[in-house]
Amino acid sequence: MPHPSHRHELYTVAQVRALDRRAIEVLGVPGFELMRRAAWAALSSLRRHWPQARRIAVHCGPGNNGGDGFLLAALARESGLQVEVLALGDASTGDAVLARQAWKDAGGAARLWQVGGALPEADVHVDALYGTGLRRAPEAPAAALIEAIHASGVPVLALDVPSGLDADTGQVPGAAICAAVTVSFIAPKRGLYTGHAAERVGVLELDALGLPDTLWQDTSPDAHLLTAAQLPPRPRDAHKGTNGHVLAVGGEHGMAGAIRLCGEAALRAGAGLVSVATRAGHLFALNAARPELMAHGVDGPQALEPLLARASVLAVGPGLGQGAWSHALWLTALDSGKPLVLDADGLNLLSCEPRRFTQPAVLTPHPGEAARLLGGTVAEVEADRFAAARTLADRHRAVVVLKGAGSLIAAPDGRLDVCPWGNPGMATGGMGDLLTGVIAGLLAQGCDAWQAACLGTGLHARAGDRAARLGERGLLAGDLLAPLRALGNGLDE
Ligand SMILES: NC(=O)C1=CN([C@@H]2O[C@H](COP(=O)(O)OP(=O)(O)OC[C@H]3O[C@@H](n4cnc5c(N)ncnc54)[C@H](O)[C@@H]3O)[C@@H](O)[C@H]2O)[C@@H](O)CC1
Ligand SMILES: [K+]
Repeated sequence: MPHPSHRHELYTVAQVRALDRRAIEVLGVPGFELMRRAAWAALSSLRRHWPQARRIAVHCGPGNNGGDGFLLAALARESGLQVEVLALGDASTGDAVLARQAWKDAGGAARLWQVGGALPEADVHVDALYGTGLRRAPEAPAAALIEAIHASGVPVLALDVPSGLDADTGQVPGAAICAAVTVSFIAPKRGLYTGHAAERVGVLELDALGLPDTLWQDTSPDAHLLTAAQLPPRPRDAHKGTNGHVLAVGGEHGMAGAIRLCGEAALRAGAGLVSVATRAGHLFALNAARPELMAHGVDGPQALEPLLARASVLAVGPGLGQGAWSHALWLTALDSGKPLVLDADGLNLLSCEPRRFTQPAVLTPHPGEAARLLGGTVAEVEADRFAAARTLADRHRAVVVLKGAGSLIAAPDGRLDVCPWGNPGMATGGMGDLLTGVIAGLLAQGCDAWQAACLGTGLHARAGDRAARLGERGLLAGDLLAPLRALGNGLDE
């Protein structure tokens, strides 16, 4: 098990590799001993998840990840399992050579993988092809093996990292293993929690290989997993004036839904009052649907000014559009100096007129909006979500929530949290409008920008997970409103 105090700390691949070296050089634990511990941890995970398994196939790459595989094969065979090993070329490191020899000494044979060859019959495939040493797409023979494993339909236990997944960024530059279970060693690598990791990692187990706490003492984690957080309980003598006043600005012609969802979410997150500034044509529908929202038709900045004066926090962008009306409201809202959350067209307008915020600000881009803000492509954003989120936070002096599986929350000072919750049912219209409203509602109740962005992202994802119990595929943004209310003061563990 990982040491409890390090459970929520995430590291870059370079940091984990430095920790490996430190364990060997400073603590004096030989690399081969670490490999043996890794193999034990993997075997115990295999036994726990597949107690009925009788035959396993272990796929070993050329490096130390393959070494873990050879040692696991030897241990598994000793414990009575039928084991076949498929090797991808020769062992390339000293410890991997020793591990391969240990497997041979145990009477095992290693068949060399030939493209087009048959896979061994197995109840479980063990993926020991590549770990943290992979920095590019697997080459053709490895890619063919990964595809064959995938096509077999047999569940996969991945050692350390599903092969082909970049453990630093969560990206898959080419073929990649889809594991049912991944058992990862020494310290949590940040790329196992964001981007394409969700599709590849399966159940993630961590094992610190029995290394002591002193190993981590000089390494500050690159990021953290979002943890449970609570708002302070609401005082019994609270009145609506003590819980802030959100003004949601948006809803160009034909886009009333976005601003309504945003406003409702701010109410469900506990804002005392929520006003909406939108096109006059939407007022009837908004009032009928949600009378608690104070909807105002505004035809330009002058009509917005008095609403801005009464608001404590702004949510700018849902359904805002990018025309003259939209731009005039956007500019007036930003120049008011009020704390704000900026989303959707609010971000698209920002990409045309970049600024550094002087008021507390939260930006909530999806990768497309982040790419426009950075002047690059979605692929560039996704290639390193951590760097993209940090660059935006620094450039705009704002807290940035980079949405997508494993949403990242980055602060201008470099802090970065990763949201481990949420589900693919949430990849649907209106979810972003809801997130904007929740974060604005929390800002209105006194959270600072970082707290509001972290707690809001967590609440939104957890509400999505609760709502998905009734069905993931057909999940609607509006379905999250009731669970948001039920989550109340925050996230329990
Ligand atoms: N002493 C240590 O450092 C420990 C390492 N451990 C294991 O060792 C792994 C890291 O081992 P390595 O640094 O040897 O790296 P890997 O075993 O992850 O892979 C490196 C090998 O793969 C080749 N390679 C990389 N990318 C390729 C590509 N795209 N196509 C084809 N070949 C490619 C490299 O040339 C090298 O031979 C960890 O993930 C972990 O599983 C564990 O045994 C625990 C201790
Ligand atoms: K692997």
